Amino acid sequence: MDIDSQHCRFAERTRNFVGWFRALPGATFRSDLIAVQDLRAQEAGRGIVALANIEPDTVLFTIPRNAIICAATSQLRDKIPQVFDLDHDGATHPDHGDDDDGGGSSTEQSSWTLLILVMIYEYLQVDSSRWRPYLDVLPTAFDTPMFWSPNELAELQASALVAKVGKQEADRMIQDKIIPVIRAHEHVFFPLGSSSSSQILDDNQLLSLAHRIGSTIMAYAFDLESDDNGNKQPEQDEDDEWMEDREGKTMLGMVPMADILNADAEFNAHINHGEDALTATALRPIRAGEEILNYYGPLPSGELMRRYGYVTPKHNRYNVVELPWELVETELRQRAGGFVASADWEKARNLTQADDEFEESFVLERASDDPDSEGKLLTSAVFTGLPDELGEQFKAFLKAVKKVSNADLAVQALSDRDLRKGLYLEAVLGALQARERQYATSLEEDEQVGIRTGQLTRRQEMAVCVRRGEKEVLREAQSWIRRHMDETRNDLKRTQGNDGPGAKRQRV
Ligand SMILES: C[S@@+](CC[C@H](N)C(=O)[O-])C[C@H]1O[C@@H](n2cnc3c(N)ncnc32)[C@H](O)[C@@H]1O
Repeated sequence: MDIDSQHCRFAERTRNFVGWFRALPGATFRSDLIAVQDLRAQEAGRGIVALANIEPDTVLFTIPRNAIICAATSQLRDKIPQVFDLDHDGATHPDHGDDDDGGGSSTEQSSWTLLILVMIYEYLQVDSSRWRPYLDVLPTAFDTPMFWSPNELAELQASALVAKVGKQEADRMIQDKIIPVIRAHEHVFFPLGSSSSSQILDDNQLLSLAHRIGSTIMAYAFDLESDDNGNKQPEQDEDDEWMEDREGKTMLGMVPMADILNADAEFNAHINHGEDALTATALRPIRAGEEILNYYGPLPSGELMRRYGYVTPKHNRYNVVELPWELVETELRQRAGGFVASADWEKARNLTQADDEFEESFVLERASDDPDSEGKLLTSAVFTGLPDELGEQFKAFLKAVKKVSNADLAVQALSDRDLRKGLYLEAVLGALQARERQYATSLEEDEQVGIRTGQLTRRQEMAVCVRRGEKEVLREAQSWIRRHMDETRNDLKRTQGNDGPGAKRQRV
């Protein structure tokens, strides 16, 4: 298809979708104030843009709850009720969602897998699905790392994101929970008479369809808890798998029109979850021509890219980097090596790792205020310190070293707070430098690469943005430590000026 006909088709699908939406009983859409527009030139797909100045609190559109695609509204539930019987009261209704199967057995469904089944079912009904015009505007291709080639993933270098892509977990979930249900009910999913019946998909086709639908749900679905705060805001510190909060406590649904809104870390609209309908309202005055933006939460660039397949400069403030404990331990060992035998070091390590609180790695991040009630960010994000848990684990490790070897350094560091702090800061500083060296390019090289030079693909640009963001946090943490060390030294000098030199402190 040439570019012009692609463009026409895109516009036609948008028109059909908006027309279909506006005709839904109970739906409203302020077409005098807003329009769905083609934002592909900004690599943002469709979005909603203000046509006129909008007053705060204006209701921009309303989505009746029965227009949402979820387990409660799709006919699939009536056709295979046994699959939807989750043994919890109301577990499959978005209004009373409490769907906590905790991962469950390999075939047990959750709200996440049920929505995948529902969406596959609706997709395969083609023209008989009442959501057809909406399904037609959902994406068929994604820029989330799940779909990247090994070479593209390699651009992320040493980012912890690489281990979180979760392709294999997603494959397993689809093979365990999705394909068997479809195979057992082929007459339902591929009904006679529909155009899909002539073509019963094989397992590979179903796998790729389920990936596509799963990724759509990841980037588009809303959490439908009826507490007026249910806008999809996955918990940040949940497990890192693809399925994370999908196994959680709330009901998911696809909300036509609400999910045409793009989002940023500063935003101007909010989706309110009412009893019978969801409404999009303006949080502040919006000028004609401005895009209406929702909020996905304080996500670092890496997470934004993993879940939604895009990055924005405003999300950089939430960037994080993971510091593996192993690097801190290695640095400590270099400083204490002479004092502790290898076997004792191993014993101390085993002792520390046996602790329930033991962490393999620590997340470094800046302190940042939340957006205000108008969706604006008023202060800068600043690196203000290392995670407390890292300091606690450092102390626990020294205690373990003392216990197994009674090494001088550990004994002294545990009894002298200044010495311990100096040792800690030095070890973490060394570990941060070592962490930076794990990336194939330096921060300065990444800055030279530049974003939007036209030489990189979009995925490469996003990868550079993510790895560069992590290196920036590493640098800020190092600067913070150096400043902290200087301050400690100055404090010591002042104390020594008053009290004379302190033998213990000179060692730091
Ligand atoms: C809920 S949908 C929003 C509608 C979407 N643009 C569309 O065309 O269907 C979320 C997806 O929109 C895109 N998106 C959202 N906010 C964006 C932004 N600020 N910049 C670029 N893309 C964005 C991402 O691809 C994301 O996965």
